Amino acid sequence: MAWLRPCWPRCAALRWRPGGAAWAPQLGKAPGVAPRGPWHPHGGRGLRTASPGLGEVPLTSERYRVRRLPFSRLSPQDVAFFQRLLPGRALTEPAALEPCNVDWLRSVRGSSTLLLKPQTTAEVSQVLRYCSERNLAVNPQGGNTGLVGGSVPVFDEIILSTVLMNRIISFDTVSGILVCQAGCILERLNEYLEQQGFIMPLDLGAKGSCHIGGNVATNAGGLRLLRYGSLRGTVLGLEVVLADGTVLDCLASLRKDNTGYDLKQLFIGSEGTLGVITAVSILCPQKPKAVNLAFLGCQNFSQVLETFTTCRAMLGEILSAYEFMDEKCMELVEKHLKLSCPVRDSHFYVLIETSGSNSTHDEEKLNSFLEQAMTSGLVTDGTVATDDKKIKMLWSLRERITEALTHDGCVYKYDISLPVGKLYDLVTDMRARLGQSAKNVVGYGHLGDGNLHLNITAESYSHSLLDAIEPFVYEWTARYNGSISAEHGLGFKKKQFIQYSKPSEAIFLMQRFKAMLDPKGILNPYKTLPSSS
Ligand SMILES: O=C(O)CC[C@@H](O)C(=O)O
Ligand SMILES: [Zn+2]
Repeated sequence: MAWLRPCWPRCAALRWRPGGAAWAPQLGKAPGVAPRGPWHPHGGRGLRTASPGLGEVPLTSERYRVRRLPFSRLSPQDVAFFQRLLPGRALTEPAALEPCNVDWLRSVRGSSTLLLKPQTTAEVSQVLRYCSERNLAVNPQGGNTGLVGGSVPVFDEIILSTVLMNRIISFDTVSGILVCQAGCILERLNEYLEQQGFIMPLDLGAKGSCHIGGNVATNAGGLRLLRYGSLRGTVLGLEVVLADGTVLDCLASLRKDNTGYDLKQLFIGSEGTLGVITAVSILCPQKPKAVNLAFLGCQNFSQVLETFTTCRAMLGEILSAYEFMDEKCMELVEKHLKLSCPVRDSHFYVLIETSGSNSTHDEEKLNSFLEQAMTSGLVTDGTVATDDKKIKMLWSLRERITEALTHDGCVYKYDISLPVGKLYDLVTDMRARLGQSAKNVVGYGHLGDGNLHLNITAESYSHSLLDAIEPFVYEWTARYNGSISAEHGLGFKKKQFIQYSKPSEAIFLMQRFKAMLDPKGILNPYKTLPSSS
């Protein structure tokens, strides 16, 4: 603890009790989600291997009444081909397939009967060439931590997992450029880089399970975007296998390259619908020598905003995260995960992280900001941490909200970009609109990025509740020129709402790109782009 005003509770007062959340299967119907098992110990979404009660998640095709597109059905000859190509890595056992057919939220379920685990780009290419010739649909899958149903099959698509493509290809300590295969787990990459004095430019709750290829395919945002920008800036190159098996080697490791169209941008955020990312070249920042965390309480949202503008002005280049959560989020984290908050009686909480190279300088800056925030009454209570363990504890209050929500009942999730001043009005309006028909309406998110996570819980799924939320939430967002998916993508669940954020000309052009790159539509069908009928 570096900075401590006498009136502030010490961070040491924070009592850490491991979540120990027991598995509690409860069926949530579309599009809400059922509570599920424990997260990664550091707040990441953990990959479950043998989840109990998987059969209880209804098939997506039945729940959403989807029509299967006319792809070929997998034949014994097809399976034999893949088993020859990938000996011991073309799996048909239900136990191997079950966790890959269901999403982390246990809200969508496919019925794939084949799981492929290639190790090389050449193998991915052979798989796709064969699938293209046979007209077999393919569902590329990374860590399966997505929140919009994009990472699991809808019907019987072959699951093409990057789990064994986890090799670091190179790291240049001068440029800070990392080149690795798509299946490397984000947290493992970060650990590897930390040993060399660097970090990954992105960090998210699912870090313990998510794959870098999946992060790029979904253009994941996360907690460090405010400081290091989006993957559209930090990814320098990609190797992608196209639907027909062509290997597109755009794995450049150059900061500057203005030779023609920047094709990698097409694949960033395309959610596996245009090609399968097999390797990534990414620019990694220096590991900060000093990290501080302030966890503060504000009484209203205007103070949350003013605290942001004040800290941005006073902390400048060392500000690395500005997250907010409302008191309802805190209640749920305390109730369901037994975490305890060191800051009391506030309507809003903000988490401010600084990352810099000189601890004395950074602490001085943070202290004068905190003094200003306290004396001007912007902030009423707070605590500061500088050591790793306490920083992790404070981060878990924010990072584990998603997990806490899954224990609260059926969850309706919305991931919205808005002009920052309007961010919380949507939560207030939604709360007033839903009244007693919702159990909890909570708002939290990456305030510094203008990104709200609006989550609504109810005891059980109800059509009338859904009708009260949608399309209201999308119309509200469109009215303020926001985006209906800030960072989670469209996947299966949000694809029909793309028109609230994109004009018809843009959607038409996207459909033309899709038709050009994947004429048979075999790559991650039923996702991202709206179905025509
Ligand atoms: O569950 C959510 O709504 C948000 C998940 C994630 O993007 C986060 O920022 O914690
Ligand atoms: Zn988020």
